[in-house]
Amino acid sequence: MDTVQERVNQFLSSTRKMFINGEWVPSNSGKIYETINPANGKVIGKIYEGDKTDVDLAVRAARAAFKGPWSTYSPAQRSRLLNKLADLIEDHVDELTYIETIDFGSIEPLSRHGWVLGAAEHIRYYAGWATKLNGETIELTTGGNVHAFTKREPIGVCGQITSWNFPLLGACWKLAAPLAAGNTVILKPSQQTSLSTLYLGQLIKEAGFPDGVVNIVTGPGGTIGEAITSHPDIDKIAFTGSTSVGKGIMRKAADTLKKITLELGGKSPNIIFADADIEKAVQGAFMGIFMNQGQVCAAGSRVYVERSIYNEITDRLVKMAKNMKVGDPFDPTSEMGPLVSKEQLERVKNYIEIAKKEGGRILVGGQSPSDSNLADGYYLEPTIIADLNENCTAVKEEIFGPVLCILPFDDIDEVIERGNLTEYGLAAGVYTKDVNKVYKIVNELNAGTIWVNGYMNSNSAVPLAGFKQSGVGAEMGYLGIEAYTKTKSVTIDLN
Ligand SMILES: NC(=O)C1=CN([C@@H]2O[C@H](COP(=O)(O)OP(=O)(O)OC[C@H]3O[C@@H](n4cnc5c(N)ncnc54)[C@H](O)[C@@H]3O)[C@@H](O)[C@H]2O)C=CC1
Ligand code: BAL
Repeated sequence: MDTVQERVNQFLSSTRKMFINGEWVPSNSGKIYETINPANGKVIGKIYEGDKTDVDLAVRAARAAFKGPWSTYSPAQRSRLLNKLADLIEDHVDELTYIETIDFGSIEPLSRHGWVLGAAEHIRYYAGWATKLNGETIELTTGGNVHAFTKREPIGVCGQITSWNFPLLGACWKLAAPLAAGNTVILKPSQQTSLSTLYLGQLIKEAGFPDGVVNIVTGPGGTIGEAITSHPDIDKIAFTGSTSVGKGIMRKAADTLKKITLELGGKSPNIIFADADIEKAVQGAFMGIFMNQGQVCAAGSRVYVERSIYNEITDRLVKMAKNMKVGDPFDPTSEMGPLVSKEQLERVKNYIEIAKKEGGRILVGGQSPSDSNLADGYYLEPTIIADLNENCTAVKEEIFGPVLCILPFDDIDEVIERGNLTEYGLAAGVYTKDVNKVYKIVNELNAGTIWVNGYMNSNSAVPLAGFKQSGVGAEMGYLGIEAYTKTKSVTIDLN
């Protein structure tokens, strides 16, 4: 029997093709790109790089499937296929975990439980919704023998663009809801972490989805992403990534008035009051930023601590950061792996340098670990910076790395005002035992998600919808599937 590593090596031994109309095909141009293991900088696989012509083929296949076979599938059949896909993800948990860990760099337990099994769970959640999408009957104000009702219909062909931070779960966020609602999909993974999405393509085929229902086109955002965004026969775009690219997508999508959902950046405040359960608050503040190397849109990257406990909380967080084991993501003792790429490591280090110039005091971290075994990887020590304020770059901008800015505050109105001093509005956290403070924070903080006494407590059933420049529309929950439907009103005159 082959080992997991041997099975994955077999998968990586050939240049990975794109998945279009149920077939594995090379790109029209024949161009290829490489993907790198961020733990050691070595090439782990080669992938065909598509262009606009490949997107055209994928859109044609998706349109044909939407009009043809897929439209004949009942909600229950769609639900069964999604559950079958979730079963297959669970059956292949070892391979997918391995791929996610070598291609992206999350520590193995997080890849397994958070990203792979979480992806299966997410698909099952939306498999349940497939059979529960109803319209409504409407009583007319005019009365009479006229019957009016609405029905929910799928939107059509959806262009789904994902980011590199937890790529498999990200892909399943972009697949499950549209498929449950009866749409077809062109999926474009980030070129930095395409492998797990391509492996997922094999499982989609094995599950028995009709050809063309899911298509995977690989390559850079500048070509594939642009081609998807401007394609006249794509009806909806969903995107996860940087706010700047999200704005460009919104502008482009306007040309054909595509429906859009955007899940963008964040600079989320995590607020700890002196009356909090300190143990819980410290854990939440720590994992809120250092989980996944801080490469999470909702990371709690600004921790505000009430002044009377500021020194205590800071000392505890610094101690935990000093003790955190940064290392090979496959080493079971590692608590944090490498950043996704050299470019990302440099970008994050640049933010740290700017923070120093702007008066920030590095309490811990700020550099790559000294361990020579890690020298070829893109590692960074967990970093905590004090003495900054909301005018400083590191407190304002999304760093997307393991960098925490810690700031003291004196009262609730002040912390709400400072928490809201950001162009983002994705998430926020609050730790307190006082329900009045909870309500005030919930009402006055301008963020789409607020976690109380437990940061990053995410669930497929709860909508994630960024306020301000953190997004448009929602993913997850009922809103996440409603976004993939359109409402048709029907009025029948029975007189
Ligand atoms: N908030 C979030 O969830 C994320 C934020 N980011 C932020 O963005 C920074 C840059 O990371 P990138 O991977 O370069 O993010 P990005 O926003 O450039 O890329 C995200 C996805 O969009 C695609 N894309 C890029 N340009 C496009 C275009 N013009 N049209 C359509 N699609 C396009 C990419 O290929 C990728 O699949 C990170 O350092 C981080 O700060 C990145 C990923 C996720
Ligand atoms: N696989 C993540 C790093 C890269 O290929 O750019």
